[in-house]
Amino acid sequence: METESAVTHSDNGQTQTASETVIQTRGLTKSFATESGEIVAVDDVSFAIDEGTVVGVLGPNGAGKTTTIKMLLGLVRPTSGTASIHGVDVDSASSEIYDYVSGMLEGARNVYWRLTVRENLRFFSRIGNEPANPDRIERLIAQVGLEEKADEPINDLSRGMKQKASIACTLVRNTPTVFLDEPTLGLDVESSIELRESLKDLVRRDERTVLVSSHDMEVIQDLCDRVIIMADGEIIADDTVESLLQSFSTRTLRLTLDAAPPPELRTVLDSRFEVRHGTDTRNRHQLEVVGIDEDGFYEVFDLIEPAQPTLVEVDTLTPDLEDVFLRVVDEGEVSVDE
Ligand SMILES: Nc1ncnc2c1ncn2[C@@H]1O[C@H](COP(=O)(O)OP(=O)(O)OP(=O)(O)O)[C@@H](O)[C@H]1O
Repeated sequence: METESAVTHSDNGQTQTASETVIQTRGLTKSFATESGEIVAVDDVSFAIDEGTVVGVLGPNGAGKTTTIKMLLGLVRPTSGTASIHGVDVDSASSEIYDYVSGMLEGARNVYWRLTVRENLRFFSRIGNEPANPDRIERLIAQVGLEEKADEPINDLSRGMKQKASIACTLVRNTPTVFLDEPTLGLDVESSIELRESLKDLVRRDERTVLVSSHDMEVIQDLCDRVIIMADGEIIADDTVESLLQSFSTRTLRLTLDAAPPPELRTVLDSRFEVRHGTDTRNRHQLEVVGIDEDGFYEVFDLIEPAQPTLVEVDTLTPDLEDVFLRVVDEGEVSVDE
């Protein structure tokens, strides 16, 4: 099977295979003809995902996440562009890719609700070329914490348990590549945290290549090495979680003053910087200076120092992935590496 790989040479002259690309899209595009006209659900999307990485796809409703995953699974045909998995072109050989890939679509839609958890796992483990592995089935049931429910029909389980069963069914074949579309969809906070923990464990254990779409930032932040952010069918940011967070972390400075700044100072600050004004719980004035660099940092202090009131606290706000996501989507801000 042909796969793409980057070949590097080490100091001792030996050839080493670096990260191997297992998921690749090039100009992937999907339009739907609807009564209200043509919708471009996915617009010229290109990315490459290396073996063993866990990549999150984030985006607001209608961004094109599910359609992208469906094209990668061969369930929707692209209007143009290509998608390949382990070197196999998905559109021309969609059944062939199921040897390498398993997927969970939008919540727990893939499982059979009249069958029990164990029956579902047996069923899914027989898809593809590998025989069912009873030990693996029992281990997965334990890992998702469904031992006591293993012989109950899926229909009788809570929503969180259905999702867990669905994830176990997706992982039971031990395929090298896994797609998870909204694995925590509709769960309450507690079940979502629990499922996130199981997922982290399951995903990292076998070093699989995973593409996971979710509205749940914490799922993405916890699980993923890299994030692709989509909006209106296009990729608007593509970077590691770490550098996305880092690039925003020094940008907002919060200054707490013991009283409101005089109007002249406020005018200068507002004209030089993007400043949000507010008060804290003790009714002290707070300035949040957004998008500040090191020079700006000193300039703010120089402006405030000679003026009344006194600066009582300085914090650098550390954003989480949700803050990054909101800014990237709101402002169409592209990855800082670009
Ligand atoms: N079968 C279809 N026919 C017509 N339009 C469709 C179809 N499937 C998706 N769309 C449209 O394509 C766009 C992208 O939808 P998609 O489901 O891929 O987005 P998403 O990012 O997964 O959204 P969500 O987070 O709400 O699930 C939306 O405008 C959607 O209405």
